[in-house]
Amino acid sequence: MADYTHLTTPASGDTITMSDAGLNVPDNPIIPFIEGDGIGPDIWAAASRVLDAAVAKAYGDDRKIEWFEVFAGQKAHDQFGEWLPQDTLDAINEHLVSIKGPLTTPVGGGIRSLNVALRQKLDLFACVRPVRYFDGVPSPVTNPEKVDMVIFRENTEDIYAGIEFENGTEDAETFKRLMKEHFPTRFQNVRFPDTAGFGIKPVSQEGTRRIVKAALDFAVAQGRDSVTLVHKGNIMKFTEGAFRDWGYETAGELYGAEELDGGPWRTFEVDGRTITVKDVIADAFLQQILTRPADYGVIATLNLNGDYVSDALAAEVGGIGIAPGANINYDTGVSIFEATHGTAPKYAGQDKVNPSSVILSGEMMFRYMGWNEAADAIIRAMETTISQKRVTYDFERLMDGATLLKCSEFGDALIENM
Ligand SMILES: NC(=O)C1=CN([C@@H]2O[C@H](COP(=O)(O)OP(=O)(O)OC[C@H]3O[C@@H](n4cnc5c(N)ncnc54)[C@H](OP(=O)(O)O)[C@@H]3O)[C@@H](O)[C@H]2O)C=CC1
Ligand SMILES: O=C(O)CCC(=O)C(=O)O
Ligand SMILES: [Mg+2]
Repeated sequence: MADYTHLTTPASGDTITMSDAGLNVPDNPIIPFIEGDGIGPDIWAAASRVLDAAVAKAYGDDRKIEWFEVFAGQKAHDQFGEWLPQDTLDAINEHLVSIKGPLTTPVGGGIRSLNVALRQKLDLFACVRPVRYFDGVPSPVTNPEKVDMVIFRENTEDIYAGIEFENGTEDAETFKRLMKEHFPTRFQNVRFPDTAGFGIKPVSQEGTRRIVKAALDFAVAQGRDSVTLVHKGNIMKFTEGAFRDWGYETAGELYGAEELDGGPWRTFEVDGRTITVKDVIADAFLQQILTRPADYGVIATLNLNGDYVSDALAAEVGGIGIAPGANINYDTGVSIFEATHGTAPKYAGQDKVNPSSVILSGEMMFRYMGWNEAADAIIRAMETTISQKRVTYDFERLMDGATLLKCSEFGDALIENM
């Protein structure tokens, strides 16, 4: 058991463990949670009640979550003088399954993203974001029901690795000097070297393989018929282009995928089904998800593309108020479930925003734990409540005849409809 400086493990409850066969989940698992900044406390208050109610609905007294609060962001800083205490990392590592609210990242100076730091420090290489439509949700597109995708976003590499040199610093000067000396031709391509900042984008074969494997495994297990590699490899040939090439190779090596009509697309058979592995350049993808979303199912992409694509796809099915996600290392089992959206600071403390993203992240968490009955209870409640047009402001402002609910009231409505 981890030796915490500030935290005390709940007195009751058992630890989830990992074996070769997967997760071993006790009936009363200890699950660490981070409440989050901004709207975090509003949505967590509603979501935790809904998650507990779903477990009670599905299993009565036989199962119960022992919530274990761990700290990051403002709350951690206020209490312990640290933004991301080691205790928090240790607790998540030890208990394997966790859930969090959003954490603030200042733009420009100050701390780098705590969200990204959590993913990198725990090596949670897969950011998994399903995007599906709930009947009745207002959408800016004509056929939102055609959007049914699951994004597998690489979570540890790309420009999110944080290798940047700020213009005017000694580091930037050293970097420029080295570049000029060793790569003079490429240095000439820097348009305004005196005032440029620089960023480095590492993309590796191992990093690509593991995210593409996760996407392929998911497509196979969930009966999907395609995996699309989304990249900007025509411009960034040795990072995004390599991602594409290694992605195809991975499909060949792991599933025997063979080139279709001379490639680069490939196909393979599983249980009498054909799965197509294809690729699309990111800008074309962003228009095709509007014009023909049904062409896409499972998406494997790099970190920055995945960030943009997540919010764009979420908008098609009602916005980031209803966009769940997970950060997972499939080898260690360590996972943090979290909404796609951020802290929405202008709404903090107003009991106003939509808690669905974190509730549906909890639904994903239950499926990851094998608690499918509790997950199903959440989906049923969500479908019923939305069909009753009892919704938070984000949907109400676009829906005719809807009843406006507060964040907490929407949680109550879900519980009532379970
Ligand atoms: N994983 C994480 O913890 C993430 C953290 N962040 C951080 O969050 C902070 C704020 O980022 P920002 O760019 O404003 O993005 P946000 O996602 O926080 O908010 C942008 C807009 O999205 C809508 N929105 C967000 N959450 C909800 C919700 N639960 N229900 C309904 N609508 C919602 C609101 O739209 P409207 O104004 O139309 O009502 C809001 O103004 C930054 O510090 C950023 O770094 C950002 C993304 C992820
Ligand atoms: O960490 C952040 O502040 C932003 C992260 C983000 O936008 C995302 O993961 O989608
Ligand atoms: Mg984002």
